[in-house]
Amino acid sequence: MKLPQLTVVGGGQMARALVGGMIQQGVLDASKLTLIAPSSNTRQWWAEKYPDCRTMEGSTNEAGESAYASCEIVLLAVKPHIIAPVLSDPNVDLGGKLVISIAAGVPLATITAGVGHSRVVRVMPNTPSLVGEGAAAYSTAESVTGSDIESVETMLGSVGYAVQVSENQLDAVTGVSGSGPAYIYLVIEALADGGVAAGLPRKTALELAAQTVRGAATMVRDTGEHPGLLKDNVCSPGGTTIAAMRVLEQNAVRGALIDAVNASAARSRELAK
Ligand SMILES: NC(=O)C1=CN([C@@H]2O[C@H](COP(=O)(O)OP(=O)(O)OC[C@H]3O[C@@H](n4cnc5c(N)ncnc54)[C@H](OP(=O)(O)O)[C@@H]3O)[C@@H](O)[C@H]2O)C=CC1
Ligand SMILES: O=C(O)[C@@H]1CCC=N1
Repeated sequence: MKLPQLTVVGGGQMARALVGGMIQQGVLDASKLTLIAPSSNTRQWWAEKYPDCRTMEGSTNEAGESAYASCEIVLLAVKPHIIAPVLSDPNVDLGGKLVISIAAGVPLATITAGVGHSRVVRVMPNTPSLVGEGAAAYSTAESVTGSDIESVETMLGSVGYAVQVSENQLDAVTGVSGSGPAYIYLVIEALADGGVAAGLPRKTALELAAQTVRGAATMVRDTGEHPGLLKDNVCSPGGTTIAAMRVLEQNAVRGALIDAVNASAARSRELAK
């Protein structure tokens, strides 16, 4: 399935990953994309990367054309506090459009009130969408149709894993997979630092660390085994890994990750206020 005309509000990190991923995966033609961003630097980035797309500074251009007139789907990819100002712009009429928001913490009720209808989907994606390895969850408001869900599944499914959840689970999703890539980048960087400390060249250490994280993730997904069992299989009796595991447990790495997920989820709940 190819996506219809899409207008994206905001052209930052997450739009680049999600929309860029969809174009790369072939479900969206750049010629069907209108991208709104206030700064000329951002518009220039999109125009250079995807010459067929249309970029606009705001909801209308100098010729009086609306960014929304010909689109069927609108993706809101601005920071949470920019959602309200965007939706209260008198030039923004989203009647008859499927509206998708990726703003952390912003409830469906806020968006449906702002757009004036409830054909609205709230999504929590993540940046590995850019390379087709995203993890996203979404929740729908009342007027979303089966064919709208197909469009959302096409968008998110083309760039990775997608699952429908109830809205009250989206803060937890933010804690695990929305913010999650940042925790794992930190882990990869730290593993590489450890490799350098133990005598490896930086490039070799980084490649080994990144591939190890990818391999471990693929083992969990492809074997279906419990991660605890997969961990036990690496720990030879009296060996190297169990010596390392003891250090990780003494430093409460498990508790730190649990607290990190909860801190992100709590912040997402705060953003709703
Ligand atoms: N980054 C991530 O990993 C994830 C982010 N999200 C969510 O995605 C959303 C965007 O985050 P992110 O991409 O990181 O943020 P960025 O700051 O990178 O991008 C925000 C974009 O919004 C644009 N913008 C600001 N004001 C307006 C406006 N009035 N009208 C149109 N566009 C505007 C900015 O334009 P300009 O560049 O011209 O200033 C910028 O391109 C957030 O709500 C966040 O919660 C969700 C999941 C993961
Ligand atoms: O840090 C943030 O607020 C956004 C939402 C999830 C990931 N990045």
